[in-house]
This record gives sequence, C-alpha cells and structure tokens, in this order.
Amino acid sequence: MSAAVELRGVSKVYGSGPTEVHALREVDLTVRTGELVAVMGPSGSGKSTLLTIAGTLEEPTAGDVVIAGQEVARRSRNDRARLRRQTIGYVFQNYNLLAGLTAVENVALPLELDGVRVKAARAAAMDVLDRLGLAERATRYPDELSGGESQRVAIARAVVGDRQVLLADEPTGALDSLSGEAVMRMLRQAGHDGVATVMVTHDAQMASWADRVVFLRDGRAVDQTAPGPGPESLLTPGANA
Ligand SMILES: Nc1ncnc2c1ncn2[C@@H]1O[C@H](COP(=O)(O)OP(=O)(O)OP(=O)(O)O)[C@@H](O)[C@H]1O
Repeated sequence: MSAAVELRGVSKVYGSGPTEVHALREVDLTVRTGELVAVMGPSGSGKSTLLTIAGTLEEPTAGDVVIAGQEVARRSRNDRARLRRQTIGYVFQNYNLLAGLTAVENVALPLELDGVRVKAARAAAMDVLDRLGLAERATRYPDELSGGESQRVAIARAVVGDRQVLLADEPTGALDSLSGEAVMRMLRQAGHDGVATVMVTHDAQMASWADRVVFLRDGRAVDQTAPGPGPESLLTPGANA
C-alpha cells in the first residue's frame, strides 16, 4: 500500500524567545492508503497541531509533509489550496453542517464550490451517501438528523469527490457510544474505499478501531502500537486487542 500522508521529521514551534512553545518535535508518521490511525495524548501534547499540519492548514517549522506523493512545501500556494480541496477532507466534533441545506446538499457543497455542476455534484453526493448507508436520509435537514447521523453526513461530505485523506478531530466526542460506533464503522468503510484517516481521540474504546495508535507526549510521538492483523478483522472493535 502506498503512503497517503507522510510527516518526516516535523517540528512546530509557536512564538519565540520566552514564549516559545515546541508543539511538535521531530515527528515521523506514515499513514498508508486505507489505513486508520488514531492519535492520542494529554491536553497540549500537539494532537491538533499534528492534524492541522497534516492537513496543510499550517506549515511546519522544520521537516516535510507529503500528501498523496506530493511534497507540500514545494507546491505553489494555489497548488496547495487545490491539493487541500481535492485530496483532504476534515471532520470536526460538532459536525459543522449547514442548517439551511439538506444532507445531500451539504455533501455536494464542496464539489459545487470546486466548480462541479450542481447535477453532477448532487449525483456524486448521493452516491457517497448511498455507499455509506445514508441514502434514506439524503433529503433531511440537519435538525431532522440525530447526532450520529449528522456526523456520518459530515464524513460523507469529507470523502466526496474521492478525497484520499480524512482528518478527524474527536469525531465521536459528542456522541453516545452506539452512535460513536456507527461513526467508527463508517470510518472503517471509508478505509475500505481507499481513504487514509488520521483521527484524534481521547477515547480508548474508539482508538481500538484503529489499525495503529500514535501517542503524543510533549510534541513527541512516543509510542506506536504494532499494526493489527488487517482491516478486515477490524470491522468489529477490539478484534486486534
Ligand atoms: N496558534 C498557536 N499559538 C501559540 N501556541 C499554540 C498555538 N496552537 C497551539 N499552541 C500550543 O502548542 C501546544 C500543542 O497544542 P495542541 O492544540 O496541538 O495540543 P492538543 O494535544 O491538541 O491539546 P488538546 O487535547 O487540549 O486539544 C500547546 O502548548 C498549545 O498551547
């Protein structure tokens, strides 16, 4: 499997002098196509920083970021923006769905913003919703969806257009455990469809769905659990425990 996301010796320093904060220190991380990696660690250990740098939203102070084989720092600002739009999807704890749009309209929006015609964008959005078992929710508005359904629509929106990288910040944080499991099942399904996912979580139960868990402490990746036996056996949580 090829690497979808690579961080090579990535460091991030905020501020300078006495206010300097080393948010990341020489972090190496490779996430392969279809792989689900959980990132855990105490508050302030650098988890969100890792996600924003992997998502090309911020630049590292040192080191390289390679997304889908493209070295980000070597790309022009425009190329980077295109890479971000077309390759990377984001999922947040609070879903961030637009209240005035139906589920399918929310999912189609990134494609429409990227210049895809409305009809084609809606068709692609329906296809993703269908693949993820949400077809019957397509015409509902966010306030007609449960928290779990909203988060699954947010995941559909993040992978529409065959984006290869999914970055999720506490995607199950606001959900009860059943809804959280449905979301994790969907992230695994996205992996089967070839999406590489990096997920920040505080929840060990949710992390048990991952192929690997990376622990951050004071900006260093201090431990990585061994890869599990393979994604097939991970469709049920704890299968690799
Ligand atoms: N824009 C910024 N300016 C200055 N310092 C920052 C900035 N962003 C993060 N930091 C600092 O970098 C360190 C890592 O922060 P980060 O948000 O990545 O941690 P985290 O592990 O995601 O924490 P939490 O679990 O609380 O969200 C912290 O000390 C934080 O205060």
